Amino acid sequence: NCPLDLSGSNLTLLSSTCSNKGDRGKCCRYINAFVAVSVARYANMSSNLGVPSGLSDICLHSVSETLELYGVPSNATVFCALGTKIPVTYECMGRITVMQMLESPNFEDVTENCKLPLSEESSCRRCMNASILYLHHLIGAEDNMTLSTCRDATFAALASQGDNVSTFEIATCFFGVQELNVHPVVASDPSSPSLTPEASPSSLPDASPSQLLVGIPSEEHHHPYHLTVIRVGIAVTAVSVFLLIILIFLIHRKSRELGDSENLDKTCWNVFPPQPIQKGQDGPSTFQKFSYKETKRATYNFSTTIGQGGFGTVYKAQFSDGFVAAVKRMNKVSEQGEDEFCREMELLGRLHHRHLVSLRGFCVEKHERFLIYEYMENGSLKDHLHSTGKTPLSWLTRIQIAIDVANALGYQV
Ligand SMILES: Nc1ncnc2c1ncn2[C@@H]1O[C@H](COP(=O)(O)OP(=O)(O)OP(=O)(O)O)[C@@H](O)[C@H]1O
Repeated sequence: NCPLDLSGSNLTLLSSTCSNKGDRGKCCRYINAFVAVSVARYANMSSNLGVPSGLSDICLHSVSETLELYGVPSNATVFCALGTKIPVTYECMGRITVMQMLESPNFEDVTENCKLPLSEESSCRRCMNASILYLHHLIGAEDNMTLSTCRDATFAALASQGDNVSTFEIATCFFGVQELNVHPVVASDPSSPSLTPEASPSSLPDASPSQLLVGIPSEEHHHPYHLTVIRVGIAVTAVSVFLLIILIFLIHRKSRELGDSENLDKTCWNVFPPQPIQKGQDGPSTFQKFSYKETKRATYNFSTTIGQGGFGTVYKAQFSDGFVAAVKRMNKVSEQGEDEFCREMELLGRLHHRHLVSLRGFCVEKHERFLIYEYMENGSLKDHLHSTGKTPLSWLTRIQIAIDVANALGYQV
């Protein structure tokens, strides 16, 4: 197992930083800092400036696997050259132990100038200046790679002398990155979560040693990124199911309405074919189906009441083609009423006589039924016979009306 310990490192921040392609330099600084912190922890226990060469590949694999688990894109570790530019062992000019670094010339200047706290910009700058000077004396005109490895070795040697909190603080200054640790741990507090290298593994019985060391989250401790993905997934599914239910409901309702209308059409057309019937009587007698929309518009939203009969209210209607009609809105019909409606159409639709009001069509909307008649401008006979405001009909006219009514009654299709 790799002994490097990434626990407590703010890998969520690393993940979001590395997901931003414009922040690649910062992403690499963070990866470098986290690896350096884990090397410093290991140095604290082993006094070595990195893992033994036999473990180097295993550790690089473990570290990149852990980073990936936390959502760090795999190409970030490749881009930052984890393993070459960011090694897990800091051999600085032949020095492989903490002691060798501490005993190197002028290191005491680094120790002296890098005393905590380093959170202030001025104190961090003082520490960095001392470190640069020290490295300058130590490696002279060596290449950047050596400079970088020795800088990391200086950090590991320095940080290995303190506890977990100071390690993060020194790393913040050395690598110029903020908020490296997730849960600041007070090393002296025995009740705090056991994430420090000094903590006994037995205090975390549920976590496997490899999970602790390379920071792999245990099953109980889900990463916030994954939790967010799960929550978003649940929300999207819930909304989709909800919309689907509404859609099914609307489709069902519409098809029921269409079914109602179609059934009626079928029933009624069985007894009354949808062809205009010409009987040689005066006036056009085209029978048709009117839409609810045009009927509603023609009656000004059913505001033109002209009478009330036993089967419903009658409205005057003016259709867009100029046709003036009397629209009878049937009282809410039962199934039996449906037959009634069809029979009325069958009967009146077939009768075409100059002394009979002709039925010109019908309209069906959900459970509403309308019969549309030719409009009789002079009102009902009843009004002419009984209304006090009208001029009384002459006896000749009355006899003629009686004859006409008798003719109409005697008329057969
Ligand atoms: N084609 C029409 N043209 C003009 N007014 C009409 C027309 N049909 C009906 N009306 C008016 O609407 C009123 C109600 O007519 P409706 O046919 O519903 O009932 P009714 O003939 O009086 O009685 P019943 O319901 O028993 O048939 C009539 O009295 C009349 O004033």
